[in-house]
Amino acid sequence: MSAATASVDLENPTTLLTPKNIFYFLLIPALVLWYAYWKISRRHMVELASKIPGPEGLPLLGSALEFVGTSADIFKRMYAKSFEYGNTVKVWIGPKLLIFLVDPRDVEIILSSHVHIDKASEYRFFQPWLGDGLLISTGQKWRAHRKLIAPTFHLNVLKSFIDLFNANSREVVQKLKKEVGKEFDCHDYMSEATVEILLETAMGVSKKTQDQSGYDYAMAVMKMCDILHLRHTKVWLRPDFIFNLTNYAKKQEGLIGIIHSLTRKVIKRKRADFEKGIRGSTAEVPEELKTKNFDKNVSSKTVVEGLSYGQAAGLKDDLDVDDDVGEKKRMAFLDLMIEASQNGVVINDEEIKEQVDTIMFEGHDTTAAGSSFFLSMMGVHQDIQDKVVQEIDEIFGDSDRPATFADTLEMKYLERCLMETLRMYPPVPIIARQLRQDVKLASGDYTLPAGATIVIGTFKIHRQEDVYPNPDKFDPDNFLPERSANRHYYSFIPFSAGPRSCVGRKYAMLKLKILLSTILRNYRIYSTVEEKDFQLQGDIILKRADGFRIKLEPRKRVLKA
Ligand code: HEM
Repeated sequence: MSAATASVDLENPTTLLTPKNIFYFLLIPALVLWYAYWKISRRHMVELASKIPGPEGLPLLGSALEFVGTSADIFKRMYAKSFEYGNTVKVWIGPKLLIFLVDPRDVEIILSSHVHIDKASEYRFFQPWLGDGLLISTGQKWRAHRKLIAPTFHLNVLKSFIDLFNANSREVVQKLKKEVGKEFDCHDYMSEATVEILLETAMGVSKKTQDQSGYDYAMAVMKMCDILHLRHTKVWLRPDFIFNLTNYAKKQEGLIGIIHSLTRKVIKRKRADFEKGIRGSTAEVPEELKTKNFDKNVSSKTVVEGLSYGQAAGLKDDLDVDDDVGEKKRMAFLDLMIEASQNGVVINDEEIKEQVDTIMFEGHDTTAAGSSFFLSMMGVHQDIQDKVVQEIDEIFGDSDRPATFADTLEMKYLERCLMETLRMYPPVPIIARQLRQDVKLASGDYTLPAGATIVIGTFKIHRQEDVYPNPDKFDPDNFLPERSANRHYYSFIPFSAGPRSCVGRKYAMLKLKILLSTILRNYRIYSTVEEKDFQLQGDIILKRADGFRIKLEPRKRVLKA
């Protein structure tokens, strides 16, 4: 445009009213109005937040820069910072308000509530993978599906998995043979084993039909978690329109392809079995591993030394229904999903896929981390390993027989070690909820404002000095009945608690006891890394950034394949 034309345009006001100019004339007041509305709508939240201690951060950015670096760095920094303020800390990340809670009385208010059940918005990054499965869904859909799924992890169903837990644990022992004498990362083995066990138990399909896909699946899940973690910590990767332009989005698509191809295959196979009238798992167990040949004394006991499957016996949830009453026939997870979908009312095909993806993820990565930390702890604390081994030897003597349900109730010291592992290294180090209404805290004169994201810091709760004297010391005696008797129930929550507690809690505890005792019946574990040198990485799942490095030596003999 020439200078002459421009001056003519300015002299003629009607030429200013081009559609483009009108758009900008309207946009500016609209933005101003929107900003004013946004400020006013947040006034209540900002006001209540200002009364809660915590860093003020930079204008606009808040404390976003604290989340720069590797995940091991961020985890270390955040944990160190958590000591600078009290038990309730607010942090602004840009316009987002996070409030960290560690006082068990406050945690109880949130977790025991049937109202504060909405997951934080960060869980939406799971959506392309887990859809609207149990972990992230909310409201009526979550309630209906939870009611359907929780009974499929009832103790009566779990007892029917024991033979498969034994058979798979022995396979792990065989696979580990090739690592004897070398330092190696046990996490890959634990991860592959947990995927295979889930396929054969909750999904009821034989892994023999699954070729390489169990291992590929486990590796794809791990890489997916890395991408999701990046989106949690790198603010600029949060908006979908930016993320979708990056290479991570392409990588994510490929990984989800691998993951969904396994879940689709599993559902297809199960549906085919269902149509042929086949119910229950199709995985076979050799006769010598069938516990009915050994378990003469089938116990219905559920509480051992004040503990009930990973939590204080006093902390009841929907998994504890009818535990010790009768032997009502219940169905395993995928059998029940397929049956319930027959009329399409309770659950449809897409929803089954979302639930299968959810159970496969939640059931596998958490348990793989828990078992890998346990083995690391045994390697580091040789004296404690001696005691676990002594208990196991007292139970099994020289016999090769499989572990029965009754045996798992005798593994009291092993259970304490497992609980202590979950205390110091909770596989899910934080839980986050979105508040829809204000909540008054019990620990102090603070009110959590609606709109805030509440972060329950399990890792930090488990290391409170006033609850666990010497909290950084691995001490299984923390779970002696006399020590835990007076402890607040919500001061130990590796499986969360309340209506949205982990549905796989009992499954995980039973499986871990059989898997870990089988490994310890066969191998002595060593660690060349001291506990103080573990580099913790607090991703979605807590891991060791330095790898779960251990060394094995055969104990008396390695079991025959
Ligand atoms: C050591 C092993 C495990 C640990 C430490 C663990 C921990 C947890 C935690 C802390 C939550 C709450 C997460 C949140 O609110 O963000 C959770 C939820 C869940 N877990 Fe686990 N879990 C374990 C094993 C399992 C297993 C074996 C399964 C299934 C076979 C499972 C299935 C689920 C499901 C479906 C949910 C969502 C429940 C709901 O929101 O209603 N978990 N788990």
